[in-house]
Amino acid sequence: MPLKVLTMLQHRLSPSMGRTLQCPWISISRQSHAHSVSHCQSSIFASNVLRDAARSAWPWQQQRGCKSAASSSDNGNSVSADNRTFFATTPLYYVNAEPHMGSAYTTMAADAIARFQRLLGRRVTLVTGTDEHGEKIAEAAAAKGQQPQEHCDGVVSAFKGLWEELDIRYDSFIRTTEPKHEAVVKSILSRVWETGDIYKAKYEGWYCVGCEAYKDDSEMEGDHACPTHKKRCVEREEENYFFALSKYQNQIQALIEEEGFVQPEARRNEMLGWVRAGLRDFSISRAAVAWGIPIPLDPSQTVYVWFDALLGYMSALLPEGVEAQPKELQARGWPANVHFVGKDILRFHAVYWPGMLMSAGLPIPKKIFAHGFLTKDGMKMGKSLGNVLDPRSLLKAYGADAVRFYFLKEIVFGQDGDFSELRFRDIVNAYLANSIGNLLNRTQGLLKKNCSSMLPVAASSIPADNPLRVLAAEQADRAEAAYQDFRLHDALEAGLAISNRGNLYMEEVAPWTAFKKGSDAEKHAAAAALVAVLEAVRIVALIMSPVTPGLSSRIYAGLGMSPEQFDCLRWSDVQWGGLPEGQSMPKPQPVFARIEADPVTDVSVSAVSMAAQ
Ligand SMILES: Nc1ncnc2c1ncn2[C@@H]1O[C@H](COP(=O)(O)OP(=O)(O)OP(=O)(O)O)[C@@H](O)[C@H]1O
Repeated sequence: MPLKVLTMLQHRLSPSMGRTLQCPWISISRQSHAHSVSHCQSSIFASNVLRDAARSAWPWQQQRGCKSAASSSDNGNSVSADNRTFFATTPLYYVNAEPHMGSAYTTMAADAIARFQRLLGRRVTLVTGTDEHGEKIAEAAAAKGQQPQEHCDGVVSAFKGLWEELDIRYDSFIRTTEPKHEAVVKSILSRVWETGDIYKAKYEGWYCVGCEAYKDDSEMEGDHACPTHKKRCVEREEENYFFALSKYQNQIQALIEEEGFVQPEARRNEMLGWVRAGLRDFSISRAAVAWGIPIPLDPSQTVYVWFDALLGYMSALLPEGVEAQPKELQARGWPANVHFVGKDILRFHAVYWPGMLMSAGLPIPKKIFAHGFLTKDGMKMGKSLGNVLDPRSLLKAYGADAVRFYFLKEIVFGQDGDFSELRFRDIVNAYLANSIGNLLNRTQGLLKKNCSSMLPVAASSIPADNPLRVLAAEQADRAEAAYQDFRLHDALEAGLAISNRGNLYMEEVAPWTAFKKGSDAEKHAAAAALVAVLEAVRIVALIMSPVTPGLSSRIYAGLGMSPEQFDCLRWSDVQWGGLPEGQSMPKPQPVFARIEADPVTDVSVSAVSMAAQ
């Protein structure tokens, strides 16, 4: 989608352009909030600088009258689900163990996409949370000698702490042990019951506690082992309540045949194959599991964790005491624009979940996006297998921006990827420290030395055919389309293409030579080149901000912008022309420190390759 031309970003051409500035052709000192110009022969230039300084805020901020970020605080949760809203979810993670890099992966991706949608001006609701019932959790608690609730509370605080360290900006965190969730589960169960879609029957089969699901022969490896959890399934026979999923065969098949409901395409085909083979009813209660929500009409059984957990997306939206009625839900953004899940739980979301909603007479989510696995030695990293990468050690050593950037750039969202710390360090150094950080730092160094850290011209005055300006416009369009399609790596590559070109541009223009021995006109051109580079870096920072919010805000601060102004940005600010004439930069500070220290993980188990599936 082409970028809209925003008048708020259109600065008038600086009258100082085309004039000859003499040496010291700009000598500007900053006193508190006022700028003064001395030794500059142009009084027109001086008056422009003073006028810009008097405005004291960035032009687009003033026109917007923006006071705070468009985030959860102004979410309101009371708008209808239309194009102005965006409701996305991560899975509700099992609390059988503390979160690992795999749990963080989905959450980082969902957060980046939610941040992009906020930049578009949509009212975003990002839901995350924890799935706390079931046999698997009860077993994990017992292994620690704890009561299930005590165990859950401990693991939930680890999840919340990790999300904070990772800079995740969620709008609602739902725990399936919350009373409001239990009320929603009971109410939806009653609706489904009234539809006549629940019946009691005997079930015999192989059960994987790790997946909390019965497995067909085709879904197990030799000796009835679960391919994901590498553990033998247990043979079970129970009398359970069943949900009549097969009744919705045609509707569910038609839904998955619809282009775009399940993404990526390979996953959609997988689901289609599964559904076309014929849907079977599934059991929605457990007789032998005490740690769960009791079935209202038969408290001797508890609700199956998946029937329970999926409804968490609904209870996350509803305040305590508000009924799960279609009107109430829709008023709060229901249904979800997208559920982000790993491919391990796609079937529950793409098949079971729509069936449950159809039965309850509620709208179906618009999209299910299933990403691939972070693997270790080719196997899915998971809590049950314990072959996990601890995000905390990475965060401690490298910070949130580096971690977010690496995983979202290096692994195509939708495919599998192995982690290698060596590659992690190379990638982060090459792009964040060098391509972006160094470019900003050395440009600001030249600006400080030669222009007293003040922009001699507005970015908008850089000619339309300037190569950086041309590329920035192209890449901003590319990034927007990529974010819309959840191609996060592509959006980041668009930003990096600009910073890489910025480095090349600096070498081509070599402004340091003109500053040293050029004519006034050449010096002027050199100064304008610095402005072009700084403007390009500003655009890179905005493009990358959904993924690297900390780094981007440091870049904006380095360009003289406050955190509040950064929070107020909109995607339309990628338009060239944001940096005004006379903008004063603080003392140049490195925005990203090169990684030099020793590796912090066991690199010997990591491979560099990324296996697409
Ligand atoms: N290795 C992984 N790669 C990518 N995402 C993962 C990975 N492991 C977990 N996730 C994310 O967590 C979701 C599953 O949550 P869950 O709490 O079951 O985690 P888990 O570690 O896979 O647990 P377990 O190993 O016990 O099955 C996945 O659908 C995905 O969103």
